Amino acid sequence: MRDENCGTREFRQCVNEIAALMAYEVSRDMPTEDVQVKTPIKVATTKRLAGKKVVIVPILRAGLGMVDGILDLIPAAKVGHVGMYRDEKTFKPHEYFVKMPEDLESREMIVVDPMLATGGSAIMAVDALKKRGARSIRFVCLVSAPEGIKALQEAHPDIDIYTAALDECLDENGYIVPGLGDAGDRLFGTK
Ligand SMILES: O=c1ccn([C@@H]2O[C@H](COP(=O)(O)O)[C@@H](O)[C@H]2O)c(=O)[nH]1
Ligand SMILES: O=P(O)(O)OP(=O)(O)O
Ligand SMILES: [Mg+2]
Repeated sequence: MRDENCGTREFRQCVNEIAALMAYEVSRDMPTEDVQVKTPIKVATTKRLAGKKVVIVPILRAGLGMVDGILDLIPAAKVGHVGMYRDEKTFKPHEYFVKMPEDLESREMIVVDPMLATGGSAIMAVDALKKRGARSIRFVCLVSAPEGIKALQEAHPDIDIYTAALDECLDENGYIVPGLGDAGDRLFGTK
């Protein structure tokens, strides 16, 4: 998917597949409860996720590409949305949309965005969730820059960050090097 010749369809599929694989790791320590299930043989005691439904929160647009992959593992999850675009000159994020389910304080939140560059978008998204009461938040990305990891850890030390790849640095345009370009444009075939 880093290959500049990877087309929209294949790129989308890769984003979803990696997100699905990461969902196992991300949900590994989520609280579970015992549940009794009658098998054809006997009653078995097994586990299921405890508490209210998990919320997946894609940062628009690029985060949308990861939602179906995570829903493969947690199909009953709710989906909240945070709309954000990055100013091309300052790299500062601008929030344009937030829509969340209720009772965030008692839910596990999984914020997703394929790219963690300066960290500005992730920090602002987590700010928006905390402002609405969220207490247990994980951040999941595919490609990250050391600058973004550091900034997000400093701003929100309580958040666990999951990344599939840690790249070298940012370039003068705020893109991750070597990265994969603009994930939103590659997912949706824009630009
Ligand atoms: O190489 C990149 C870098 C960034 N993006 C997009 O920007 C935001 C994240 O940038 P921050 O500087 O961390 O706020 C992310 O939502 C991507 O959509 C990118 O696509 N490619
Ligand atoms: O962060 P941006 O500006 O790249 O937004 P989008 O994900 O809509 O491309
Ligand atoms: Mg973009």
